[in-house]
Amino acid sequence: MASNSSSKQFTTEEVARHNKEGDLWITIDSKVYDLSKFAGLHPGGPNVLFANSVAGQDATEAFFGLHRLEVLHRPQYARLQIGTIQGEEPTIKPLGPGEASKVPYAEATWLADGFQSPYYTDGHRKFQKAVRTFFSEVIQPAALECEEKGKRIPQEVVDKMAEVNLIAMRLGPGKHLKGRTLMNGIVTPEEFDYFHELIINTELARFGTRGFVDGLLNGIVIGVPPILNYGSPELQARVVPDILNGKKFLALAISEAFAGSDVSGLQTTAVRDGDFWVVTGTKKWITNGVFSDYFTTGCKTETGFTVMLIERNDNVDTKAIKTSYSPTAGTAYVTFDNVRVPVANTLGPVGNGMSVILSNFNHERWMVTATALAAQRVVVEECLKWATQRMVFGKPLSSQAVIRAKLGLMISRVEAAQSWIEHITHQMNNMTYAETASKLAGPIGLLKAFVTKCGSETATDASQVFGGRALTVSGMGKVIENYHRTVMFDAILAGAEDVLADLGVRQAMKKMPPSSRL
Ligand code: HEM
Repeated sequence: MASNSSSKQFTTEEVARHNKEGDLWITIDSKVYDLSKFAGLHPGGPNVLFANSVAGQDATEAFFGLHRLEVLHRPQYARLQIGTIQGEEPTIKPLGPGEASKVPYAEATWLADGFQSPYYTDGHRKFQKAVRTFFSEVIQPAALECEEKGKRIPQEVVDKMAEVNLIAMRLGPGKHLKGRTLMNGIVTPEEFDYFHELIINTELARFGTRGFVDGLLNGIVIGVPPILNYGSPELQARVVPDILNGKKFLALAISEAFAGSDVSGLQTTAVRDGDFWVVTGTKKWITNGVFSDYFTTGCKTETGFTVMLIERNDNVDTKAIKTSYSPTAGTAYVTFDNVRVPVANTLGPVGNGMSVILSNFNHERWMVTATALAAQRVVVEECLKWATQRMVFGKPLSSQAVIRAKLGLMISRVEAAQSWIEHITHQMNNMTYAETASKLAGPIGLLKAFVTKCGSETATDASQVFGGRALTVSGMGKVIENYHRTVMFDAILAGAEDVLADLGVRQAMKKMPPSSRL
């Protein structure tokens, strides 16, 4: 990053002499930058750099009131550094790969110094470090680029994910992990539990790139379980390995313009013709659909709702839908035009597809809740940093009680949700599938509704804290802008907030003991 010349030492008096157009130095965090040529190219204009308080001076405070630290680490700007101030050491550093943030509440408390947790073992801690390192080295650069440019996840990133079996791990614990080496052997398939998966879901949502969270093969996470649970052994052997090894992509295709969560209103129809189904209809809001090879599809059949695996062919057409998050998610409108699907691709009982779809809802909702919460925690960290470094009327923003009040609420919301999701994750680890289905559908629905409601409140509060900066796609408030723009995806996908809160209450009502009276 710093060139040889950056090891030169200067006195503050020496720096102060370079204070005019054509000969302009400044100091940021004890690092001396030569901006003589750059001033004319500075995106904020040259004049601001010639101000008396900036030219030849320590401009640390002014700089961090206007730019993110990452600006100084971009290669084209890092090379402007020519040395350091004699006898001083830089104090501001980005996190190293795998490192946990020391900003209070920036990490779940199990990662904070001195805090205990009943849930996580040393194995989970090692796993978390390895996953964070992998994500910061391999995924983060792709996440930032894809989010901005709207490109799908690059194949080389998918290949690296497949190498450590990250795609398979995202489906949770289970027999699909058998024989696989997970994260270079840090955890065995038998040890892998829902806390490991929670760690992955947390790490993948930390870049302020909501579209990419779904672009990171969420279609597979929600669409492959029906094949694993209901597909014939032959079908599984034919399609699952390629998917988990990153060679093929899959989307879950249930919702339609005619009917979202109201499955009975679906109009995509499959009609039997010998050993084939002939499928005609359309699907809308299909995450990853643009680049998927397979579609786990809900169809109306003579005796009810049936789920089947449809392979892309000339009669399957996908068109990108413009949404308010990045096209990197590959959200599609899918058209099936007399597509011939082998009857052997049927998933579960004909006419009872509802049970096939329902079987994966808890896991999907828990996953979305985990990523939604992780993104919300990043917002808390951004706000704490900004409130500390932003100076207003000569004092940090955090000296305003109204700002502290917002921070208090934001922190409370993520901490409450964290405890709740860890508690539910612990139940998932210890309950049978049947117990999970009967006991956790309600709590997971309520938890998701709670987290997304909190998310909307935090998005509003964070925007107030950042002001106009929360409205621009790049620069200081870019994470807040992305979060505020996309927070409703968490509130709608995998079950709308109000519907899930209601589900939680209805489940509770079903379990009211007849013996109870006030
Ligand atoms: C090494 C020194 C500097 C570099 C490399 C640099 C680079 C940049 C870049 C890349 C931007 C575009 C916005 C962003 O990406 O955040 C920007 C904007 C800006 N810069 Fe600098 N800058 C430097 C120093 C300064 C200093 C010392 C000031 C002091 C006043 C300043 C004032 C501004 C202003 C006012 C903007 C516009 C901010 C906005 O639109 O919100 N810059 N700078």
